[in-house]
Amino acid sequence: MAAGGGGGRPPGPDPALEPYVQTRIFKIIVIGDSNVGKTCLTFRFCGGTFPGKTEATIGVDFREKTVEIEGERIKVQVWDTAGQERFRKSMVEHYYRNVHAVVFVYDVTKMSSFTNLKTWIEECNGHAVPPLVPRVLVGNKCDLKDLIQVPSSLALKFADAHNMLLFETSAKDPQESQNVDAIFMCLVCRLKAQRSLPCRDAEGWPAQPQPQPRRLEEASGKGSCPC
Ligand SMILES: Nc1nc2c(ncn2[C@@H]2O[C@H](COP(=O)(O)OP(=O)(O)OP(=O)(O)O)[C@@H](O)[C@H]2O)c(=O)[nH]1
Ligand SMILES: [Mg+2]
Repeated sequence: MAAGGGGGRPPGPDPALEPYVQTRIFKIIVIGDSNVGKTCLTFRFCGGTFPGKTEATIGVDFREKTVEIEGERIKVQVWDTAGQERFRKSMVEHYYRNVHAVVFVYDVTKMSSFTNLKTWIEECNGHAVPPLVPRVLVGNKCDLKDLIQVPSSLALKFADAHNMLLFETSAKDPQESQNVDAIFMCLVCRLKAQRSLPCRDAEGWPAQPQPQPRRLEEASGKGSCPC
């Protein structure tokens, strides 16, 4: 028989007396053409590895990672969406509902995935995503150096025109993993800053000017908030 008996609560502080700390959840959706590497990027961020084999995403896959920024634990809920129209059409409304940030992905070795970005942006705009919802642009598969079709200068111009940060990276190359983390951490930092402000607009978002686009090289700070 266990010493102490009487119900068996383990020794230590009474949970009822501990301060209740709510973990905030930020929903980030990842969209773009099929095969650009959305699943691999989200896998790299949430799981720290490159998946050996992937299949086309059907509907949506959820991945989560809890991060700590300035002493606050935040749950990042990543929605890895399907690029193929037939696998996504019934889900589109769900993707955009209450979204906190959007990651647009193209494949640097496939020009059509870059030119199609305007369709993805139109879809996003068509779902009334508030302008203060931060958006970033990600060129993936930079490890395939000899096959690059989308020059950085072109991507940067596009990102600037749409008020987005640009990240060029590779889900596959382990040396790029910090850069993949920076994509999501940058968004989380921005959301944390926006959402801790006391003055909010009608949709619950702080009445602040749009964040200014930053250059690629600014976003790759080591060990600190990429913003
Ligand atoms: N070389 C290289 N290949 C990659 C990289 N990221 C993804 N891939 C490959 O690209 C293919 C497609 O990757 P996925 O992550 O499944 O693509 P997706 O965008 O999720 O595709 P859908 O689910 O159909 O929308 C796979 O064969 C991956 O191994 C990368 O950074 N470099
Ligand atoms: Mg996928």
